[in-house]
Amino acid sequence: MSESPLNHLPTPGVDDAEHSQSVSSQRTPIWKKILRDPQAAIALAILAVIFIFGALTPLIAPYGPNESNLSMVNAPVGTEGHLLGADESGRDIFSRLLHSINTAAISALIGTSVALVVGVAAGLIGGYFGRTTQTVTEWIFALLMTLPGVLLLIILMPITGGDYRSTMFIFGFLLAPGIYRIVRNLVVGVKNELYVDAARVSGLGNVRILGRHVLSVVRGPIIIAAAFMAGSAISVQSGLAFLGVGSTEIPSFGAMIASGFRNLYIAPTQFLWPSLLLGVITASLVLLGNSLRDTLEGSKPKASKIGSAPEVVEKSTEVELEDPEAILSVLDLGIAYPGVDDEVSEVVRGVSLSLKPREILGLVGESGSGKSQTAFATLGLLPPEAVITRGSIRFDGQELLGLGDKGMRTLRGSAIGYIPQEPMSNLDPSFKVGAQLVEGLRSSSGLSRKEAKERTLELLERCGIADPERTFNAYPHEISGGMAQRVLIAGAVASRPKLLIADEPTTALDVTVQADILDLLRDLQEEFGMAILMVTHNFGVVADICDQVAVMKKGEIVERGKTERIFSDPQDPYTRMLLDSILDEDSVREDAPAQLVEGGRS
Ligand SMILES: Nc1ncnc2c1ncn2[C@@H]1O[C@H](COP(=O)(O)OP(=O)(O)OP(=O)(O)O)[C@@H](O)[C@H]1O
Repeated sequence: MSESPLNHLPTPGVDDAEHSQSVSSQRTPIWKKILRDPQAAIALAILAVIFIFGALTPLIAPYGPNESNLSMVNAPVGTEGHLLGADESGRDIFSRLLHSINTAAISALIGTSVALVVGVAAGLIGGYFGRTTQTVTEWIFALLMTLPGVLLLIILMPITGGDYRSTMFIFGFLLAPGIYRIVRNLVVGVKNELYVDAARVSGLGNVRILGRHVLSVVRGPIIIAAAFMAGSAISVQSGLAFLGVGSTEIPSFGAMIASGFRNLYIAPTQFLWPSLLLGVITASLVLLGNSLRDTLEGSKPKASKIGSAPEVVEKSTEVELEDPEAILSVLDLGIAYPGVDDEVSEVVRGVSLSLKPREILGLVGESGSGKSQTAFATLGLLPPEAVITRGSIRFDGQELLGLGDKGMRTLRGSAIGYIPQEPMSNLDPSFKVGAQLVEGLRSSSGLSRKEAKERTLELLERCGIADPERTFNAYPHEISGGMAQRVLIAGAVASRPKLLIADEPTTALDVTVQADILDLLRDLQEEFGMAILMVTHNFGVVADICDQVAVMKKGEIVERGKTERIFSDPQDPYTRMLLDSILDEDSVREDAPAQLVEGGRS
């Protein structure tokens, strides 16, 4: 039966709109996500308390940072008027600590801001614009990276005049290459995405595209890096002050630690307070950075692919019994992905299927209904972030969930064959077609090279390739899409699998070729006695080739049955809606579409 492109199912816009609405309404603001992490919340609370004390310095510090009282030299903790004592010059330690907090805050602010402004701007420009711009920015930042960080800051002291703010300004440039690299790599990754192309085509200028589409991608990594850079700026400023580099007038943790160090045996607490505060601030920033990384980049739940024992989160109450005759039994399968809140949401919910030997089951449903996920779970090819939440997949009496990667590899390509949707992208352009088939056949069958070549040529001929020798010696770009699909079918059936999983095998092909490919699959199925799980969104394919149909909607099977029954007497409203949407070629509408009528009237 030939197939009409009109048979393709619609993807109801209403559902999409509802879906995107529900997704956006679920989206939690970043700050809420961060605060939900106890580590981030504690680190932020500690930093907030410390820096609020710093901001209140003019109100709560009893003395100026350099105000000294020689009668109070090395005064111990608790001395009247000097809560934490006084240092070797008789300066109040509590007041100096408060002023030092502000020095640290300003250092972090200047160093981080300069690094962010320079690094982000250069990263966006270097990543987004052409090769020349990229080469120039790359060269400049490579040069910056070769500069000897802290040493350079010391050498430049005569220029900065010992002012820590100027030093931190320069330090910001030294931190910038780290940010530049992050941003540039992210920009290179997104600039060729289709949505960026679409924005370009829709007339958006480069600045708008960079601001709207690209900057949003780099926001998370920048926030994370900022936390670490703030810690580093504070440490470097303190380190320089400890070494005595810079103005001695500026109160800072480093200068206080140096002074406390000198009096370590006389008054050990002088060393303790600034060290403790500096340690708490930098540790909090590091912990905050780590939490931000988890929150913004997603500490995804561990993948539970076939191969690792899946964690059964929930067990359906309606678990069906396995059909003893079935070659494939999927029972109560659940597959989930981490969502925007890192809470997993199921995209396949309690799917049960069963497929007897020599039977063709069409798994049908609109885009996003979970057909491919169900098929990939059976092949053990779910992406790493997928979580199998429940269920079982039994093939030929063997449980596949928990089988392990090695176990699945021995089944894939031998007992279970797979035909992908995009034939061209499944052939490696660097190798000849024949070499790719021979390699697959030899690894699954252990045939010698010569035997594998003979068998491959036979299979190519069997799969309708007119000149097998020529195709065998061709590179993928030298053959058509239809031929490429025949090549992949030859590869998939080479080991005479018991089960063939075909994921939309005709969707990418020309309409004239689609029917031939389906005929070929039907012939091969009969000849080799395979069962076929046919993933499709096309009822034309179902009618053409399938014995049984399972209809999927939003991750669930809503109806199952023999193909004739599903077509003649669909029970579920969704199945009826899908079938109604197939345009009956005998009753092609003759009236003008509504828009045209309205357009004509206006
Ligand atoms: N890596 C992933 N991360 C998050 N969600 C995913 C991922 N892969 C698939 N999904 C979601 O799983 C759902 C089912 O996808 P699946 O590919 O199985 O749909 P489908 O019915 O095969 O549709 P199509 O015919 O368009 O491929 C979709 O909502 C999809 O967004």
